[in-house]
Amino acid sequence: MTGNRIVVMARHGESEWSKNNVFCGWYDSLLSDRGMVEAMECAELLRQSNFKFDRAYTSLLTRAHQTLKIITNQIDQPNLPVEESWRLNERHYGALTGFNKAELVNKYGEKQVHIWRRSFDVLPPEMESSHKYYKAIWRNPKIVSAAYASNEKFPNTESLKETMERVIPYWKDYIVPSIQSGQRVLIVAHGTVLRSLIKYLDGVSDYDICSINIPSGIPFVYKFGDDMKVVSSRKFLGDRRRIEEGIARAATIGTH
Ligand SMILES: O=C(O)[C@@H](CO)OP(=O)(O)O
Repeated sequence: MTGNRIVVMARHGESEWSKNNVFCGWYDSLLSDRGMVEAMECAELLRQSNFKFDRAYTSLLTRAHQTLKIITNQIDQPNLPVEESWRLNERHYGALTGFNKAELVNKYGEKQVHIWRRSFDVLPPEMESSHKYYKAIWRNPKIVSAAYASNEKFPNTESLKETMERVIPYWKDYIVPSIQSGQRVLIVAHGTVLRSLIKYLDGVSDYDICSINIPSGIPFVYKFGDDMKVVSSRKFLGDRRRIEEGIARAATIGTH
């Protein structure tokens, strides 16, 4: 039988820093009040469609955990096994972390800020150790222990390209075996992580990926055949108007 392997993905709800229009990346911002509501709405869509899971995958960042917790409570699976990895963290936004997006548009122009946000391979400047948020990131115990446990050098900036280079091996080595063993998988992650998976799974070009934006808190579904070929791609759940508004919101830079 083919087409019976279902994976649900969702971006976390709005964070405090997204609400304030600030580049967030690896900074561990919490969900805003609106983000909590978005996570509830995400959970409700899954509950209405009777989704149940065997395993969830997420990042080390609290905004993703908060979203996942709200979902698992709402679908009556509070003890769902959860795997977390730094490889599912949001892209590291380098020296842009903590800066207001509208202010950077005023300083560098909309085109440059769009390139930093959505291009495939243009890196933001690196975050130096003197950066205001360097210590805050490196004081996150989860990031510190993941760095100790890994032999790799952790990034100080990433574009979508570098993010894909850590996300896709994790997909292949950890998530695919779980799907192939028959587990129903939920992934709660971040905009650039989900764009990485979409680019890889749907074969999106380096150019076309620049215009793909992921709404917060709206689940979407992939179906795979037994050979892990995509049978049905990126089907968002819920109301069409809300989905379109969410995508437009993820694309736009706020004005404040
Ligand atoms: O700041 C960030 O980490 C991301 C997601 O909130 O922002 P953007 O949508 O601009 O990539």
